[in-house]
Amino acid sequence: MMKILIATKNEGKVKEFQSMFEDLGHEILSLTDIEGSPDVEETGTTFEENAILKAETISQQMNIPVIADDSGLEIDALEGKPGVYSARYAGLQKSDEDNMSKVLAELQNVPDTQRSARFVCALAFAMPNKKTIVVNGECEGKILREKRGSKGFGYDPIFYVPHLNRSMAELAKEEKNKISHRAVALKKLKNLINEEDLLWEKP
Ligand SMILES: O=c1[nH]c(=O)c2ncn([C@@H]3O[C@H](COP(=O)(O)OP(=O)(O)OP(=O)(O)O)[C@@H](O)[C@H]3O)c2[nH]1
Ligand SMILES: [Mg+2]
Repeated sequence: MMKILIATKNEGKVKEFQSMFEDLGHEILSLTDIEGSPDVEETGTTFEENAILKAETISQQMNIPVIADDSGLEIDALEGKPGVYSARYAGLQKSDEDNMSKVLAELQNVPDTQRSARFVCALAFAMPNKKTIVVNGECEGKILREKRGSKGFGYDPIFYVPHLNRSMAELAKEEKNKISHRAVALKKLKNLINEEDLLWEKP
């Protein structure tokens, strides 16, 4: 069987990539499947920089093609925060609950008309000895006043999708995977590359 490696340790992302690549019938692996895989430090100041850093580090180390995802939530009333710091907004211990509580507290006095936000995703596809390809995707919404729904991951329970009249965590995975920032970016990447370029086989 052929494999596709996603350079992430985030189980929520892995599940979504598995679902979005289902049609191709290949096995999706992540860094949690690879013993001793490093934590790549996210020292970039943009989603693109961090996605490239993660993809190129792992691709060079393993000498195989790799996709990395750097993503997060941009809230207009907070001047774009938590942004690239979305995963560690409430501190390095990284709990989705703590991150959501922090955002809800900061937006407590912000009226409904000023709660606009978007999820942003940068995907980098790094191949040995080739130029890295980077694409972006966004998904517009609003920050709710309390959590709604239990699907998805991260900030999904407090992210309202106006045209579907539900929170991201209330959407079935097939629905989220049609409209999400990650889905938009992956569609662009799939249009830019040959499926074969993604695949590798264990020697
Ligand atoms: O509600 C959400 N729905 C999403 O669809 C989504 N996508 C990203 N995020 C948030 O942004 C951080 C990414 O940070 P991030 O790209 O550094 O990933 P990560 O550190 O979790 O894993 P890795 O891929 O770096 O290993 C994540 O932890 C989440 O808090 C999301 N929240
Ligand atoms: Mg990370």
